[in-house]
Amino acid sequence: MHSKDQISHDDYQKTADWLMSQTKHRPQVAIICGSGLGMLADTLKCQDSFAYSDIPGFPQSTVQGHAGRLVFGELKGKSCVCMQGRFHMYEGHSLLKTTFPVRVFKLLGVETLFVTNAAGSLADGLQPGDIMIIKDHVNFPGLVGLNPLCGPNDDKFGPRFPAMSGCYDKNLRCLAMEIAKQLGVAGLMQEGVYAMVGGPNFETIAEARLLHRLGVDAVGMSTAPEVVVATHCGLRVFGLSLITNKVVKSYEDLDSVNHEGVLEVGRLRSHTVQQLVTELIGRMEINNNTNNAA
Ligand SMILES: O=P(O)(O)O[C@@H]1C[C@H](O)[C@@H](CO)O1
Ligand code: HPA
Repeated sequence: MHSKDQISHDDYQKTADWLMSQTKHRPQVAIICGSGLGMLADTLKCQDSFAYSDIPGFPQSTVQGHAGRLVFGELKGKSCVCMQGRFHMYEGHSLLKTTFPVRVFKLLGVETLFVTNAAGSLADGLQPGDIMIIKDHVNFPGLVGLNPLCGPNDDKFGPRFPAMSGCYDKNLRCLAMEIAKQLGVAGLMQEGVYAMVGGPNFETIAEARLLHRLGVDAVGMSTAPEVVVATHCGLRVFGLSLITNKVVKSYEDLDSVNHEGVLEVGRLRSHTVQQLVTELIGRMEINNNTNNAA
């Protein structure tokens, strides 16, 4: 890692301080919206919103379906901040830049991070339109050293060698399933393993077969670095993948995936994802945040 890629604690703090000077909201929950899922922010009450281009230190969104707005507001009595648009490694951002908002959220006092994404299914039981509760992930870039935690460790955020077992909170996963039953959408939902690949191209058939053999249920191009950084600084994490396509695994299959199709499934399922997230945020317990990274 080059030193120019480093981000100091002060840099995160400056952005957090700027945001706190611009809004009275003090969020307990942060939500990162995946491709086509930006409408999650629309349900927030008493909104204050900021274009990423106006926030000091924030990277810019370059991908269609990622509006590039940070929205603060209330959801079911909880104070939230929502990223309408995330940053991906394939856009050319350093991994520290892609995860910059997560540490800012920690400094704002957030204690729980919701991550959502669009993903392709490798599992026979996951169809387009289904929603996978992320039980665990395989961080392929991370396995070869492309990890936002590489470089000098910032002890104020967390330890040099953080554990990642249990990084997707079990209680929240169980509560989400309970809520899905009550909403009558349990048939769309199951738990599974998400794998992050670098993108931006979708998988070759050989790559898809490899991922399938490795036990991956859904594949996408984000999320894992955010979750690694969140877990490092002690945030509780809940994750959802909206399955937008089946990954092509057969040379006889003439289907092929495209980003417009991914966004379209996002639009079709937006209401259900919104309901699930809203109910879960409403019903989950928030611990008193000691904000020990500040
Ligand atoms: O931000 P997410 O992970 O939801 O976006 C997925 C992966 C690519 O960015 C894009 C492909 O359509 O959607
Ligand atoms: N592969 C990788 N990323 C994705 C896919 C996919 O099939 N669908 C949505 N994001």
